[in-house]
Order: sequence, then structure tokens, then C-alpha cells
Amino acid sequence: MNSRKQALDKANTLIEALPWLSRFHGKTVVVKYGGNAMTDPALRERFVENIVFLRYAGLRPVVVHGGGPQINAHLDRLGVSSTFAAGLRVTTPETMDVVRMVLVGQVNRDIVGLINAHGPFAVGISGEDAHLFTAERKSAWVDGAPVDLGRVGEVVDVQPGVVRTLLDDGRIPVVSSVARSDEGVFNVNADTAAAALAVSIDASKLVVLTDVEGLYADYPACEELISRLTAGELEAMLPELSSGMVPKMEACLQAVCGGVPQAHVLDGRTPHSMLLEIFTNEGIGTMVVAEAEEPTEPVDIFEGE
Ligand SMILES: Nc1ncnc2c1ncn2[C@@H]1O[C@H](COP(=O)(O)OP(=O)(O)O)[C@@H](O)[C@H]1O
Ligand SMILES: CC(=O)N[C@@H](CCC(=O)OP(=O)(O)O)C(=O)O
Repeated sequence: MNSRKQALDKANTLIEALPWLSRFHGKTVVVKYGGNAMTDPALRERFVENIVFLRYAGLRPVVVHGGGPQINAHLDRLGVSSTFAAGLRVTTPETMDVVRMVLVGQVNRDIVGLINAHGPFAVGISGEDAHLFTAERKSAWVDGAPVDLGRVGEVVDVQPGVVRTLLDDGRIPVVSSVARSDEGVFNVNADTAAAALAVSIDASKLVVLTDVEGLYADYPACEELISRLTAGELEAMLPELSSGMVPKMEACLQAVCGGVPQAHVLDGRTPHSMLLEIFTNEGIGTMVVAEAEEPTEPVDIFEGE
């Protein structure tokens, strides 16, 4: 009896997802997978299951990954110190070699391998491949003074053909956030790279997975989570934000201003946070929308029957 009830509950849960499945079928979702959200092997497996689920559910997921902590660990092993300014790694030519090796040669390969344990879906690419990302040197100011970030790039051009081709072939592109430039290879923050890609492929959503519930209004007390904010409200908050949240929220702003209807910051430590966000009305994390009000309810596919 009990197991029959459990089975019915499972069936009901599946049916509740139907309107959301209908709404997002065939839609492209760019997921930024942050290095902090990858450190726990069990959560990594949940992430991979979620991505593969999206693919089987008829969405077109694209993964853009970071790897900040993994780069730090490798630099530590080599005895190379590294500093951050405005949430970005000051990148010397020597550091750039390590960034590229860790992101393209290690983190990308690990994610591709984990996804492909579920089927021949993932294809790893670097932002350098087929001119996917072209960058120019990024300028930054800290406390009103200019800071030389070295080989840190700002994406100035995206050629998303390679990503579209992979998606059309039913694959899951897994993209490392390095870019080509006239001056050599550049280090691009993965949030920024994900936003640029989301805009260029007309994604329906940008999802940024990290290690906090979302954007707090009262950081570091972390008692007041902002569940929804418009591009205008976010723009006004940006000068007050600190550390890793700066590139993340700038990326959300860039995405919605570039035509992506919704950008979300979700907690990668919560199992299945992506499925909860996409297929339920739970309203987890922080959602950024353009000025206009977005419907939060799914389209009623049975309307008129
Ligand atoms: N207002 C804020 N709300 C939430 N987190 C914040 C805020 N300001 C700074 N942070 C910090 O930003 C961190 C996330 O950025 P980061 O460490 O770069 O993550 P990731 O590796 O996922 O890109 C959080 O762990 C938190 O410590
Ligand atoms: C310029 C810059 O800061 N690049 C990042 C690239 C990796 C990244 O963005 O990783 P997370 O998403 O895990 O933070 C870095 O060197 O750490």
C-alpha cells in the first residue's frame, strides 16, 4: 500500500512538471558551473544528472565552467602566488599557462567524462576553438584607481557556430572560459563568458551555479536573500557588491540586457537546484529579469480544453 502511494506521488511529481516541460522544450539554457560548486563529488554527480536530465527532457543545455579553486590549488602546488582585483584574477603570462592547463586540460575533461558516463553527449571545447570567444584586455578600477589585470580578457566577439552545431547534433557543449586575442590567450571570468555565450545563442535562461543561496542584500550577514530583481535594480546595487558576486551579477545584467529573458543565481550545494528552478514554481535563488514583468507561471497547455 505504502509503495503504491509512493509510486503515485512519483507519477504526480512527473505530471506536475508537464507545463514546464512544454514551456522549455527545445529551448537553450546556458549553465555556468562555478569551481566552488564542483568540489563535492556527490554534488558533482547530482549536477551531471541534472544536465543529462535536461537533455533527455528536450532542452538544449550548454555548460560553461569555471575552476577558480582548482586553479588556486595548482598555483599553490607550483608555489606561484596569485591575487584578485574586482573579483578577477590578476593574470601574468605564467599564471595564464596554468589557468589554461587547468581549465581546458583538467576541469573541462573531468566534466565531459562525468556527463559521458550517461551517454555520448558532452563535447568539450575551449573558448579559443573556432573563434568562439575573442577578447580584449579588460580594464578595472579599484577604489577609483586603475588596476592592471594582465591577461584578463573582456569578450568582444562571439562566434557561436560551433556551439549551435553541437546542439543541433544533440550534444552538450562544455565550454572553458579562455579566449583568443591579438595578444595571445586571455583569461576570461567564467560568469562573463557564460553571459556572452547566452546572449549570442539567444538562450532562454542563464543559470549561474555557485556556493551561496543567491544574492544577499545584507552580505556578509546573509539573512536577506533577494529572490527577484530587475535589471535597473541590479544596476543600482552593483557598485555596492563585493568579491565573487561582482562578475556574477554583472553577467546576469549583461544577459538580460542582451535579450536573455531570465538569469538566475542558484545554490550548487542544493541537490537538484536546477531542476527545482526550471520545472517547479519553487522560486529558489535569485532571478534577474528585464524591466518588464515576466510571467512566473508556466503556460497552461490545456487552456481551452
Ligand atoms: N551580496 C552577496 N551575496 C552572496 N554572496 C556574496 C555576496 N557578496 C560576496 N559574496 C561572495 O561571493 C561568493 C561567490 O563567488 P565565487 O567565490 O567567485 O564563486 P564561484 O566559484 O561559484 O564563481 C560567495 O561564496 C560569497 O562569499
Ligand atoms: C579572470 C578570472 O578571474 N578568471 C577566472 C576563471 C575561472 C573562473 O571564473 O572560475 P570560477 O567560476 O570558479 O570563479 C580565474 O582565473 O579564476
